[in-house]
Amino acid sequence: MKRVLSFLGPYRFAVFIALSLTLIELAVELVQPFLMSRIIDDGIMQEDLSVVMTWGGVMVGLSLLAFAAGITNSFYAAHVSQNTGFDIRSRLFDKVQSFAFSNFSQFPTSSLMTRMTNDVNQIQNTIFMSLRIMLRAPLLVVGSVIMALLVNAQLALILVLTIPVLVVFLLWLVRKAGSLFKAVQARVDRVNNVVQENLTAIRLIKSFIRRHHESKRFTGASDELRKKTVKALRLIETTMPVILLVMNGSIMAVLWFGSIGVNTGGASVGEVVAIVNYVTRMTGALSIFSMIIIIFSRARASSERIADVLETEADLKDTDSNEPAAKVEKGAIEFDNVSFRYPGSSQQVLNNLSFRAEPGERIAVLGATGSGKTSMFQLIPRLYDLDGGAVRIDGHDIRKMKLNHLRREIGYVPQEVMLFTGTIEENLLWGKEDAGIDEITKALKDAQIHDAVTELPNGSKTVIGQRGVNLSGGQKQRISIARALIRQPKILLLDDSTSALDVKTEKKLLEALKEYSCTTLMITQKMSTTMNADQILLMEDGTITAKGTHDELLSTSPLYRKIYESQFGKEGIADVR
Ligand SMILES: Nc1ncnc2c1ncn2[C@@H]1O[C@H](COP(=O)(O)OP(=O)(O)OP(=O)(O)O)[C@@H](O)[C@H]1O
Repeated sequence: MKRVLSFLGPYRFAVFIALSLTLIELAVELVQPFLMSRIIDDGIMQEDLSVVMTWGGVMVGLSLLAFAAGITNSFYAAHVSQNTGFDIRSRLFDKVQSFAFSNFSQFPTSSLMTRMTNDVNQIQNTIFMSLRIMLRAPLLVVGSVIMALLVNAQLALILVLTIPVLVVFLLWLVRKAGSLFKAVQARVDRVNNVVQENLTAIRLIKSFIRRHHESKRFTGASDELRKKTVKALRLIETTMPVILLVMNGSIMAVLWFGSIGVNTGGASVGEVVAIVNYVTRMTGALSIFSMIIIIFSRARASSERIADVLETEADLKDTDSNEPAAKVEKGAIEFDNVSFRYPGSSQQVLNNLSFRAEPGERIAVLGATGSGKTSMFQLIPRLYDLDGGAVRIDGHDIRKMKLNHLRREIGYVPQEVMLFTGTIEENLLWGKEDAGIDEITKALKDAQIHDAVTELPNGSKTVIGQRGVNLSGGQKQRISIARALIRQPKILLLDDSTSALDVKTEKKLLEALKEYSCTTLMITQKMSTTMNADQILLMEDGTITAKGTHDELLSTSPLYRKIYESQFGKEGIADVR
């Protein structure tokens, strides 16, 4: 809670004003029963109308003051709660951006989404309520006891005895409800996870006719959430009856001892009415507690979940060194005895992998599924750190290069195309913010997608849906390539990015790439692509089993020859190049 409360720091002044206004409202509320006792004892009982008018006028004036204070307090409470929520969300977002991939296995996407939305909302509501009523309720209870003691100390003793019992009960409730609401938030995560997966894979679900199965999965998660929430609310619901029982018992006791007091001269009617009034107000304040406990318990659970994210250190650290020489200059890549396993996994994905790519060279990477091709690619922009060996670019170990310097010079086209909601142009600008229209057109042309884009209703201004739902697989791949090319990268990584292209289009694309003179690594399954590469790396089980040109591998690698024959037949094709 402390970590999250520290976000209130910049709004100290507004918090101070809001709380001061609460105190005004509270003071008015506390003084009303006292004024009423004066009206009864000095006005009504003495049949003095001027006293009734005077104190009545004061009561109306104070009510107007409390009204104005309440409105202004709401204004400040909204300002502080919304701004704090905004700050927490921004900080969470920045933190998540700094995470390494291993951090994401600690916090699943759906959980991060819940934390950034639902959990932050809980905190916002709690801050708003705190500034509006949360403080007022306990202060009203304490203030009522003090005022009651001032009005008639003997009768007020009844309250002095009952209040601590209720306070202990409420504190126990807060503790218990906290853990229950943490479980509720975890179930919200689960529901979000099912919804997220479902919406992402909606086409697959429809084509596999898995709607019923998915509905069951969602209902299961939603039912779990319902059960946990009901369990938490049931506990909270015990508050009201307990408070009402104890407080109504107190009123009975005040009336009982009050009537004895009035007969023996130990209390006046006005004093008894005033104390009953204070007890009624306290009952109201304590009833609000049941609501406050729900909000506060949820906020405690949410703030722990938010703090968990904020206090997590990113597993992959940028270098402290600011050595200007450690930059990508020409794009020579060297893998020196690289070993790698994914964080948290025992499986060695890459074993003693070594190769060199000279600046401007085109390297084709070929290998069975799961042989480690994508893993090897991900090490170049340092998306993961290695277990052994080194990856060097232009002779510099990438761990000694600033991540921004390194990644700025790399055009990465991942296997799974990811486009953002927005226009095609915006998707390209995502690759280079300040690119002009000429650069956009050139990138689209080189990626062999320009003609298709101009045929769209609004050309490059056509809005593409989430993840590019309104484009074909090949179109998405080419826009994704254009987004990498627009950066004019020194290193281009194409992870099976031409799989949906026909041989002719792919040939044109590879021709256009020559102009970029960047070092290009291409994962591919197509022989037509490998044939023209300067070097081919053949991967098996996380290691390079053969490397060389097409002709060299045809004569030295039985596996390469087998792949070749599987695509072109035993006789091969004389020249598809
Ligand atoms: N995030 C991950 N965490 C743990 N293991 C992983 C992760 N990603 C991949 N692996 C494992 O690493 C191995 C190599 O995977 P990789 O994706 O590099 O293979 P690939 O050669 O690119 O396969 P494909 O051609 O199917 O894309 C596989 O055994 C896979 O199970």
